[in-house]
Amino acid sequence: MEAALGTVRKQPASEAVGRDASLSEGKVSTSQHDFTSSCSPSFSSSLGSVSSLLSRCRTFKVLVIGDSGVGKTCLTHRLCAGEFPRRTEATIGVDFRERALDIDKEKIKVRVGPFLFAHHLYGKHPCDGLRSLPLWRFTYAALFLIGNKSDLRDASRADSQVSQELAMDFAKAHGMVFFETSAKNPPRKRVHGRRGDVEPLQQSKVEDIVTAVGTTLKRHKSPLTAYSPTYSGRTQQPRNKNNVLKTCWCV
Ligand SMILES: Nc1nc2c(ncn2[C@@H]2O[C@H](COP(=O)(O)OP(=O)(O)OP(=O)(O)O)[C@@H](O)[C@H]2O)c(=O)[nH]1
Repeated sequence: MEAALGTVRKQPASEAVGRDASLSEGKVSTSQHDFTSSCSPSFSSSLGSVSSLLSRCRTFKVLVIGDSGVGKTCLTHRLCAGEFPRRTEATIGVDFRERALDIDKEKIKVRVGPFLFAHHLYGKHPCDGLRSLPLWRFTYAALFLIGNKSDLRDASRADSQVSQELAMDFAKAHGMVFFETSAKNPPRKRVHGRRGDVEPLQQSKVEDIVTAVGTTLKRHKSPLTAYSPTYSGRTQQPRNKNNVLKTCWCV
């Protein structure tokens, strides 16, 4: 279920494709009420409140930040529900989804939402999207850089794409953990480039990203906010009729 926090929600996708077989419905919490009630045993009221304190799940907010069209909403769907939405609409405000995780025997909840960069931050070159990301790092504690749309990677268009090398350097410089994946067609297992490739192509399963985010968050004693910025390797090109970006690779 989506929880909109004082914002206009996107219309939920009517259909979804490519659902992760590994993600059971039960892993996605349907609402805070459902989730906490399943955690709290029914003791007497005083014992019950102590018990519910002990068993209360910590909830962490994860903001997925990036330029318009980089795939924040699709990535959020994929991370939380294991599916790629067939139809999305432009993000207005923040549209949260929840997912329950079991990390080293502790249950935590991550509340993930796409968040749009302000338009005036956009530039014309794909790398401009990267330049605006550091503005956010002062507000949040755990940082992940996710290169999305790896399925559109095209060696013949290298000049309009953000190279993995650049992305990794950027992530390192700003203390971020870097992943590359595709919300639409994520690799089933971690993919390594062949020896002799121009760049060391590596793609991660979405579940690896979820686990890494959950593990990082769990280490923190008190809830904090993490964000997973996406960055755009696309040029300012119009979408085609099917609302799919034609030529760009977006990471
Ligand atoms: N090929 C491919 N297309 C993708 C992928 N992720 C998203 N898309 C497409 O990219 C377009 C934009 O996706 P959204 O998730 O709506 O992007 P957004 O960043 O939320 O966009 P705004 O709401 O405008 O901020 C849609 O047409 C998606 O189908 C991906 O991994 N691969």
